[in-house]
Amino acid sequence: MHEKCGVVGISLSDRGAARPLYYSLYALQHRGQEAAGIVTHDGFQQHDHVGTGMVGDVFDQEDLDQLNGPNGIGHVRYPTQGGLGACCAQPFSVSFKSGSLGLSHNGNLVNTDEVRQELADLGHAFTSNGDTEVIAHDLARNLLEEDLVRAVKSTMSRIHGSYSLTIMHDETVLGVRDPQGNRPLCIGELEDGYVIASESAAIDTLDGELIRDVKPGELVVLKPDGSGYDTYQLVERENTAHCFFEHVYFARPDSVINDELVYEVRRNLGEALWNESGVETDVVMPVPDSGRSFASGYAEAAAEDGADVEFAEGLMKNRYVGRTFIMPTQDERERAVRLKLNPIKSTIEGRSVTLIDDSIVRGTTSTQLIELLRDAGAEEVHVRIGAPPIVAPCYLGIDMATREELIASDRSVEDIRDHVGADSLSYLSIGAITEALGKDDTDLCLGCVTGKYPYDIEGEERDRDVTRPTIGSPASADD
Ligand SMILES: O=P(O)(O)OC[C@H]1O[C@H](OP(=O)(O)OP(=O)(O)O)[C@H](O)[C@@H]1O
Ligand SMILES: NC(=O)CC[C@H](N)C(=O)O
Repeated sequence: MHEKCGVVGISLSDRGAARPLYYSLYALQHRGQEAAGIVTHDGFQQHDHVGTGMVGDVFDQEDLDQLNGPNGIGHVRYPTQGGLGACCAQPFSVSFKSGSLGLSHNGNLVNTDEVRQELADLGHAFTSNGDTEVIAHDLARNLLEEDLVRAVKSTMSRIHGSYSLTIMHDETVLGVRDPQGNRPLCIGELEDGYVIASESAAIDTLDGELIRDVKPGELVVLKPDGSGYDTYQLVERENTAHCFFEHVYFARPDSVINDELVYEVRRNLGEALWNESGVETDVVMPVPDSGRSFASGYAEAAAEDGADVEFAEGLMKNRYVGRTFIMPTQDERERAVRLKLNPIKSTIEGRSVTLIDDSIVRGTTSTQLIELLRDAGAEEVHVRIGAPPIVAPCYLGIDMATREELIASDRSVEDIRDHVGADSLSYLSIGAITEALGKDDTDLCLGCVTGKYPYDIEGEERDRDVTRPTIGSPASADD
């Protein structure tokens, strides 16, 4: 499981925000399973409850009962900076002279150390080495001298990297998306209020209506009485850097991002995969869960072309096993794949199989599954992948940390085929991705498949003219 984080913020007219926040965190659970938390404000004071584990483990009835107030924010976390455990569970809270602040972050800053050092020199004390704490302290400092909108703008002019944030300042809930819109964030309307969330599936869960995506560089301020919201375009950039992997893997298929249903995007990618490298076998089967929409698009396109292929489920997933990706050792990761997926022999035995998945990262899943399918009697196993080879790390919030871990960083496709033991292996082209997303490559972050990034990252090449802010003294919001 590759994870990141999920954020949410809610303002309601006349009921507590805790339960709707709890439900929406459940809807975003796939984005982070390491920790969860909620912060609310009742008009007088802030209440918070954060802990490690899945949403269902972190909150009980009593916890939700004490989270009073119609305004609040929530978070599900997979750590990228600042360590594991309760220390760094979010929303991250700070109280300061002019009020209280809670902050939920999805993304990853690439200039954390510079900003932290400067704040430390100014007297701020930090409890972790994470990026979220740095954003919270910077904002709290700006709020001592500036109004809310200018304070957010000042912080945005100093931090560099990816961030979709929900923020609770006293009783006001805000949403902010980084100027290049790397991570998703959207606004929705409820019967009695408004919600800001990483994915629209969270809005659906609350019976709300998606209004639109928060624009890159935009600040959304919800009215604390749930009656509406104001928006401020704080930073404008010519190009965006949406993470293509959100559409390919992370987001739920039932979420809408950039006005497109993720399920349909994945089916289109499956169709493109058939057009680019289709192979006629007895059966086409997905690697569940994320391979499913690709496989259905692929099989439908194959059928339209008159290919005689059957679409079938050949691997059953044990829904109680997750997170193969963060098992500490390779041995444990391999065991977990076997625990997670079990073959249905009758659809496999004596047949040629095309196995469809969204991605190969370390290669653990494909290697294990091909062996499993051969043990179950598959005569041939062809692998088709709905993304290009992942050749470089993600610095913007995904747990694909080093080149050494990535099977494609120093191997050709033929070497990978040999390594995973497939009869044939093809990946989707970058062109098919940009086409399916309806974007130029200058509007996407393709860093993990090109090795060139739309952010200024130390030691890496850039794919555009972008520089990190020079940190020296707190910037002014006037510029
Ligand atoms: O090459 P690897 O390092 O093994 O990683 C790639 C695998 O990880 C993901 O699956 P995940 O375990 O998240 O299951 P899901 O598709 O059900 O989310 C992805 O869909 C691949 O199957
Ligand atoms: N996965 C994420 O989006 C992580 C958010 C933040 N960088 C943290 O480590 O907590």
